[in-house]
Amino acid sequence: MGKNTIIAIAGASASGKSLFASTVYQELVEELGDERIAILAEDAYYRDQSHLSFEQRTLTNYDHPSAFEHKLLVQHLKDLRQGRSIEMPQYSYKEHTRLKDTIAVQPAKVILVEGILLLTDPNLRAEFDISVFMDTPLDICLLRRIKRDLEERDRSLQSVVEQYEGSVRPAFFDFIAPSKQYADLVVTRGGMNQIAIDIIKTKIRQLLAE
Ligand SMILES: Nc1ncnc2c1ncn2[C@@H]1O[C@H](COP(=O)(O)OP(=O)(O)O)[C@@H](O)[C@H]1O
Ligand SMILES: Nc1ccn([C@@H]2O[C@H](COP(=O)(O)O)[C@@H](O)[C@H]2O)c(=O)n1
Repeated sequence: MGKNTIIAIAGASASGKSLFASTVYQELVEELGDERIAILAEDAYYRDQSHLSFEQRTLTNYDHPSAFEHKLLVQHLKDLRQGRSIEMPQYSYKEHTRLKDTIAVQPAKVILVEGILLLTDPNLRAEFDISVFMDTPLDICLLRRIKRDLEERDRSLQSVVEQYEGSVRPAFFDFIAPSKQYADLVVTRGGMNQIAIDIIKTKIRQLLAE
């Protein structure tokens, strides 16, 4: 395989990273019908906590860099770059730990990876060829997070509010917002910004044609 490209998509929780990355991925796979694009999530690299009780797991700060096994993500990105397939962990937000099964990801010419703290870690940044920051206003992120966490992550309104005040909002100002300086592209409005999606797709088409 020739040179491959890793594209990072970072930004606040519920800023639209996952929707943006999956839309770029799906639309290109539909159009090109090939397997030269792969997609990874930083959240899959939350540390395994199966040795802890559920109660203990609810006390973890999931917005602090220590919650992630970034070393494994760096290794997996290097593996994919060098043409080796990886076993990506799978994560349960309901159980607050990894699932037993992993997902095999084959090496690809273009690799998309999305996550809140991707641009905060110099070892990860060294792996990225293109970095995107989703710059969605924090009040919009909060509204989207409340809806999503209640509908999809088995949370109560009270737990979302407490977690938001205790760790999500502080981590945005301590870690995520300062990492915007490392982005090549800043995307406003969230995961449905079709102009930004089209710009990244055009770049990827260009890379695949090389
Ligand atoms: N531009 C948008 N307009 C409306 N809803 C959006 C938009 N972008 C994202 N969403 C919704 O907001 C929620 C959070 O988006 P998601 O992509 O999961 O965020 P992230 O991966 O950054 O946490 C999802 O339910 C998603 O469908
Ligand atoms: N067990 C967990 C693990 C993570 N979170 C929250 O998820 C957010 C990151 O995922 P996004 O899709 O929102 O980017 C992060 O802000 C954590 O607070 C959680 O609540 N529980």
